[in-house]
Amino acid sequence: MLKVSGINRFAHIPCRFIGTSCLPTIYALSTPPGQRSAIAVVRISGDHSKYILQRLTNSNKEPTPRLASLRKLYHPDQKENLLDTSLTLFFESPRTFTGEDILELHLHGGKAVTGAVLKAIESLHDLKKGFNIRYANPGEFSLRAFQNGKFDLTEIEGIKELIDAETETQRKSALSSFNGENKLRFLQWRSQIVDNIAKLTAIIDFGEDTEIEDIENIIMNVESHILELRAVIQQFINKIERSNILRNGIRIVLLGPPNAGKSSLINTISQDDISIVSQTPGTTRDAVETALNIGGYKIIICDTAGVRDDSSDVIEKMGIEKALKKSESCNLCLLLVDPNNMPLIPESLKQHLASPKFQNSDKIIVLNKIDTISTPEDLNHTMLRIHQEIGEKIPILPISCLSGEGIDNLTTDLITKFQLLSDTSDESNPIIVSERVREILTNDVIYGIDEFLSFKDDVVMASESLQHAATGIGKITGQAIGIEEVLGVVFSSFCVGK
Ligand SMILES: Nc1nc2c(ncn2[C@@H]2O[C@H](COP(=O)(O)OP(=O)(O)OP(=O)(O)O)[C@@H](O)[C@H]2O)c(=O)[nH]1
Repeated sequence: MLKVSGINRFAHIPCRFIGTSCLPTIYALSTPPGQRSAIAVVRISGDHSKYILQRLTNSNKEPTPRLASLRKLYHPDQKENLLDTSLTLFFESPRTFTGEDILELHLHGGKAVTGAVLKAIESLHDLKKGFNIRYANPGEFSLRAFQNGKFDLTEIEGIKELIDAETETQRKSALSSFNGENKLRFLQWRSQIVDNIAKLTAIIDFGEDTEIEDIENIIMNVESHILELRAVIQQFINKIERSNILRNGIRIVLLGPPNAGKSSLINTISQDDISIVSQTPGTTRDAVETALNIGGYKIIICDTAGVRDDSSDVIEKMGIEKALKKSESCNLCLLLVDPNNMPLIPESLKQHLASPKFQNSDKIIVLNKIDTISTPEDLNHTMLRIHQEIGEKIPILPISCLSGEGIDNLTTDLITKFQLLSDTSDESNPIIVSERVREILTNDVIYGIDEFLSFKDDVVMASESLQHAATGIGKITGQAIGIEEVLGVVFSSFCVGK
């Protein structure tokens, strides 16, 4: 028979639901500061939001929640001092972003208007009268939302990713965190681990009354569940690592002899004059990085010094060395070839292509200036010569930066490559999570599971290792886990008292 002292031992009270009503009312300019703009939004959250509205509008009228209203705003102590005419929106707690009363003031943009309104709100701070009002700290609105149980940490981090998203793929992946897809996933994993801890706890507490064979079966069963879960979590971590490329940008290096058209290619792809194009060979002498958006992917493209064998210029030589080095650590190298050169590829570049350091890089040969090739036969012949010179079959894409021929094909091929590199070619969205989450998954969750697998003959240690993994997931979402919860699961899902 299970002996526990009082059912409320199992009550699970998430520690974050402590409420924020005792905290100061906070306010902040939620649109970029110091800029001229059509509108600027000041957001206020806390118990005194309604008071602030009433004081600024010089009226005791109760605001209708969620109804936009055009109001004149005055300085609270200088009734004639009109500050602005503003759209005001009041949201009543708890159905708000922070869970507190929220007031939004949609002001006319510009330093003077926002400055005057912020000063007026500041003047309402009066501790003696019980009005604790202050400017918000960075992220404090989201912190309040978390403290009031509106979002878990993964959703909060999703909001940050969403705001930081620069491209379409980053936006989509941030949305999957923000929408709670990751939260659901983590909660499922955690509950699976807790279920299995519960089974082990039952053996620890009631093993003496249980047949050895039954105990062995339970342990085997737990082990097989945890092994399956480990594979799923590892797959998720692998996907995060591939998706990380979306946040940091896919690194492309352009390599090739001087005058092959590297700078022209950047300008053609970006449809902008980013790089200097000139007939003078050796115009680009250093590695120059530019961020681009190609097909919704963030790309960091690096224009490099043209590689030639006979350079005697020290600076140029340094530039060439840097170019070759850069190409070793990129995600994709585009090797530009000018069909009018003889040989097509300089000796030093051929050696670089064959070097072991460069073997793992993804490469495409871009045969530029095909407008200078007269017939399809000559084009085929040039492509054959390239493969003969380098001795391996790297894919070749013929283009002309001048006429635009082949650029669409190149772009399509690049996007397919980006999908593969970032693992976004399947139906599921990429996964962008914070570094914090990635670290906890590896250092706590996978670590705890591996410890469990190594201790499986020692039920107590095995159970503690799983507890470590579950606590790790609790850290990710911001939820605490206690032994009460484990006992709660034992109590509710096991008929231990037989
Ligand atoms: N006919 C033709 N000329 C091109 C094409 N692309 C580039 N050029 C010309 O080739 C010359 C060199 O182009 P760049 O883009 O500066 O070449 P680069 O590889 O960046 O040169 P470096 O900076 O010297 O390494 C310029 O005069 C371009 O106008 C093309 O597709 N066809």
